[in-house]
Amino acid sequence: MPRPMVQPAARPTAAIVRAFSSDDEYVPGPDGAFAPGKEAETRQVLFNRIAPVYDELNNNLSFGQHWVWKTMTVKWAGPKAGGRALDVCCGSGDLANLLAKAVGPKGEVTGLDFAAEMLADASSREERSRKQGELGRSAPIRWVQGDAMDLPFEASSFDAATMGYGLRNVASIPAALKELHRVLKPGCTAAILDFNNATDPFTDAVQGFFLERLVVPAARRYGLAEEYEYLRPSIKRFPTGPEQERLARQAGFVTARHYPIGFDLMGVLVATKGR
Ligand SMILES: C/C(=C\Cc1cc(O)c2ccccc2c1O)CCC[C@H](C)CCC[C@H](C)CCCC(C)C
Ligand SMILES: C[S@@+](CC[C@H](N)C(=O)[O-])C[C@H]1O[C@@H](n2cnc3c(N)ncnc32)[C@H](O)[C@@H]1O
Repeated sequence: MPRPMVQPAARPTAAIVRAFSSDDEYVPGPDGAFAPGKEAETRQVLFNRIAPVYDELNNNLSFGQHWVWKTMTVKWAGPKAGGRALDVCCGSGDLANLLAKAVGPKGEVTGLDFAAEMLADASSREERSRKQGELGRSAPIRWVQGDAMDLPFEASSFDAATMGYGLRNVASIPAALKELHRVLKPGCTAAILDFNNATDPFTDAVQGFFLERLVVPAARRYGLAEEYEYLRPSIKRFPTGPEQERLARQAGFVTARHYPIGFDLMGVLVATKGR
């Protein structure tokens, strides 16, 4: 039974809003095709390729710890019961599902991503979880294809926002931070989880060891070594915690704090929009 179509975003944008479910056709919105730039297209291909094994590798390679990091991120975003929450670069939907439980049945959650395969996976996972009663009394989630640098939502639309392992992957970090700031309601918070570009040599060495000796060899068994080899250089060119705080303030956030977590291997940037 196809799910209700998501209404096209009220704000005209190059990105289209598409309804996603495992059994619906992808129906383009009125704005024309979603056409990411060349670099973004390369990343889109990367994430469409890893989508089938993404969750399994995350669970196995982080020894389940990524759920701890994601739970902390959702708490820091400050979702309220009955509120409207957004998960940008939602991928297979982990953070969106945690937000759906946090805002409850009277709330609303939107998961946005530009990779169709990830969104289809997120939608079918949500349906399975609901059938198995794993989502309990949680908000409905709408899955939207769009660009984190050009969000198809009106300004001041959301009470809380998360972004998990997305900021490091977008083509323009300032553009994504500005969009997050724009769509948040005044006084509301975005919590942005990613790897930590650690300045401490020991932490950097541990992170490099895990990525090069554990993660890439494991990914190689799925023919995805190249996709996971991307991780280490992407982390090394990612802004450090203090640099992220500065970028968030430049994007308009009035407060921005970066909290290293997970033995300093990860970090969460918590940024709040002024009233
Ligand atoms: C959920 C995690 C990573 C998501 C992720 C982000 C990306 O940008 C990718 C790009 C390309 C391919 C894959 C990804 C991707 O999966 C974090 C957990 C999964 C990591 C793959 C494993 C990281 C291991 C830690 C460095 C060490 C963990 C030590 C443990 C806590 C003792
Ligand atoms: C590593 S995954 C993170 C998924 C999920 N948030 C999680 O925590 O597991 C990064 C996601 O960001 C998406 N992405 C990268 N650049 C994007 C952009 N400009 N707009 C929307 N999604 C983007 C990718 O398609 C991918 O699904």
